[in-house]
Amino acid sequence: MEYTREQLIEIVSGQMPAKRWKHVEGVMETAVILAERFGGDKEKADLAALLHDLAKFWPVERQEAMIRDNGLNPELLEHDKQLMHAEIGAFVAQRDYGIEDPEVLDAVRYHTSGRVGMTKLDKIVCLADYIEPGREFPGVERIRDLAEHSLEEALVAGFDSTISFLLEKGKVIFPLTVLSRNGLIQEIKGSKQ
Ligand SMILES: Nc1ncnc2c1ncn2[C@@H]1O[C@H](COP(=O)(O)OP(=O)(O)O)[C@@H](O)[C@H]1O
Repeated sequence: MEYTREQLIEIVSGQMPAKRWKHVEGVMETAVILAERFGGDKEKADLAALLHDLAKFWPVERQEAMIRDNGLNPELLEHDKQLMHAEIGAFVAQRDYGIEDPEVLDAVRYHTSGRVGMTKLDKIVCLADYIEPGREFPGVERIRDLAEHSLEEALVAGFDSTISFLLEKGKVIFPLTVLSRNGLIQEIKGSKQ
């Protein structure tokens, strides 16, 4: 089943409170700006941003069942519950909404954790999620400033803020985020040599 963008907006916005939908709109807008700025695909950025939080407000039990019943990454069951919605979003977008583009699906799948070897689209969606206009957290202005000239530097600052927050709270850090951050730092070093 193929859906139009308007239909997808209706489907996705219907699965979350109005405040979170406003966040999604902010991520869509920001992802398109970043795609323009850094030579990414604007249409894919818009679509991945539209879909990225589709499962965010599903009850945790539903998310856990979705992971178990469909053979999705079982590691997610052992980590912060907030990580599951990204993988589920990609799965549902493909199975139920007919999204086949692997780049879009991966950008949804890795928007919270990041991954090693992030694509430009992965970076755009992940960064847009950190800096959309509705976001307010300590350090967001610095990330916005860095995003004026470097996707990678801004994203490292974003991951650093998440990692610092988790350290401060004594929480477990999903290891892929540390690997993503390290990978981006290597990438930045490589580009400066
Ligand atoms: N790498 C990670 N390891 C562990 N928990 C994480 C990680 N990334 C995000 N989280 C948890 O998920 C929460 C929300 O992350 P995020 O997807 O950015 O959600 P939101 O869009 O609601 O801010 C964080 O506050 C944190 O508790």
